[in-house]
Order: sequence, then structure tokens, then C-alpha cells
Amino acid sequence: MEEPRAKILALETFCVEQVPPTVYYVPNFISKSEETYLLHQVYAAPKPKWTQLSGRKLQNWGGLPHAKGMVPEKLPAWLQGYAEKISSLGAFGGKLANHVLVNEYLPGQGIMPHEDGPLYFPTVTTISLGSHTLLDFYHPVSRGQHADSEQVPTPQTEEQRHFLSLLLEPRSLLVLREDMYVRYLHGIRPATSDAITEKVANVVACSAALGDELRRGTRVSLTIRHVPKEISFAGTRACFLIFRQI
Ligand SMILES: O=C(O)CCC(=O)C(=O)O
Ligand SMILES: [Fe+2]
Repeated sequence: MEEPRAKILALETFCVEQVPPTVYYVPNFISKSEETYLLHQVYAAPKPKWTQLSGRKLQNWGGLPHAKGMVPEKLPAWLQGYAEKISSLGAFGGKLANHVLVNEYLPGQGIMPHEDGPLYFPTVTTISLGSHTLLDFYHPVSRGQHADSEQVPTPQTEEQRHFLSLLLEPRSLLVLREDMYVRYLHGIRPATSDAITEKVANVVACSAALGDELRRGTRVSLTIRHVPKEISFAGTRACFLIFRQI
């Protein structure tokens, strides 16, 4: 669906140049008091809402995304407002975000390079709280990235496949679409500090400078997405019953 022109323009101002399409980076998307409020809400969630993984812990809101579709659950009010705010920028092609993943990373934790896959395609948006991080982008292993690959062997180590990073400052909004979503993998190294090098593609939009070394604190990210395929609970029950009969 076409986004209204004015809304695209609102995000367009924040387009990161010199990276594959498309990255929007909005520093200070929320205020410090909104950040404090959101962190308070994240940590006020009941303990069973957290899932502990090896390198991070997470909360899932809005329903469990699944290849067959997601049975939607109402987002809590403290997330709904931000889902609406980001959707109103046209980030989801006129659709309303219906799913939020909350990740908490202590210094030294991260997330392995991965693709978000087809469930949320084509947009992922992230609000960062509490600390910065570096989001690293990698060429996939199997596909060579040079047309003249006879002369240039396909890089294989993770370091060789890493081709750019984005600095995500606390209170910023990141919007990833198109190639940056589908062609490349993204991840966060399990590090306690980050060097700001020329590989950080959005440094001009940040308050950090080349050569800085930033010490990580605890970071909470809100990954706000639109899961297009919603199914009703009645539908899942019917599928389940049919499945049981086979
Ligand atoms: O914490 C982040 O900014 C990235 C999280 C992520 O890649 C994911 O949940 O798929
Ligand atoms: Fe991801």
C-alpha cells in the first residue's frame, strides 16, 4: 500500500545515506521521561512474562508469531501508544503495528547474526532504552556479494562478512526496510564496549564521534513490528482439531 506522501517525508529526513536501502535513524525519538516511563513498565511486567535465553532475556507482546499466522493479543496501553506513533509515520505501509518484542541485554550480551524472516516482512522498527548498542550487518554466507566473484573469493569469517554497523543511541528509533531487512543478517556482538569506526554508517546523526569508545550499560530494546498474518483463536482450534483427526 502507498504511504501518504507527507508521512514518508517525515521519515525521509532521517534516511541514512550510503547504506543499502533502507535505514531510517531518528535520534531522540522519545524524551528522557518517556524512556524512564517505558523502562519502568518493562520491569513492572510479571516475572513469568520474561523468557531467559543464553545471551539476553525477552518479553513477547501481541501474540506468538507463527508461520500459520498469529493469534493477536491486545497490546498493553504503554506499548499501544508507541505502536500507533510509529505506524503513523508510515513505517508499516499504512498498517498498524501489532507485535512488540522486548529484549534486555546486559553489558557483554548480544544476539547472533540472524534474519528476522518472513513473519514480519517488510519492516522492523526498534526503540532503544537505557544504553546504546552497535547493530552489525553481515553479508549472508552462501551468496557472494561481488559480481566478479572469480577474482574476489567470497568472505567467510564473520569479521569478513561484517560490512557496516549502526549506532543505536538510547531513545532513538531505527526503521529497517527492504534490502537491509531481507538481504543481510543483523546481530549484536557480546561486547562490553564499542569502538566508533568508519564502519558506523550513521555516525553523523549521532552525538558520538569517530574514534570514541563507548561503554555499554544495560540496554532494553522495543522491537515494534506488524505481523500481517493474523488468525482467530477459533481458526487455530479448527486447525488443531483437523490435525488431530489425521
Ligand atoms: O535488540 C535489538 O535491537 C535487535 C533485536 C533483534 O534483532 C530481534 O529481536 O530480532
Ligand atoms: Fe532481528
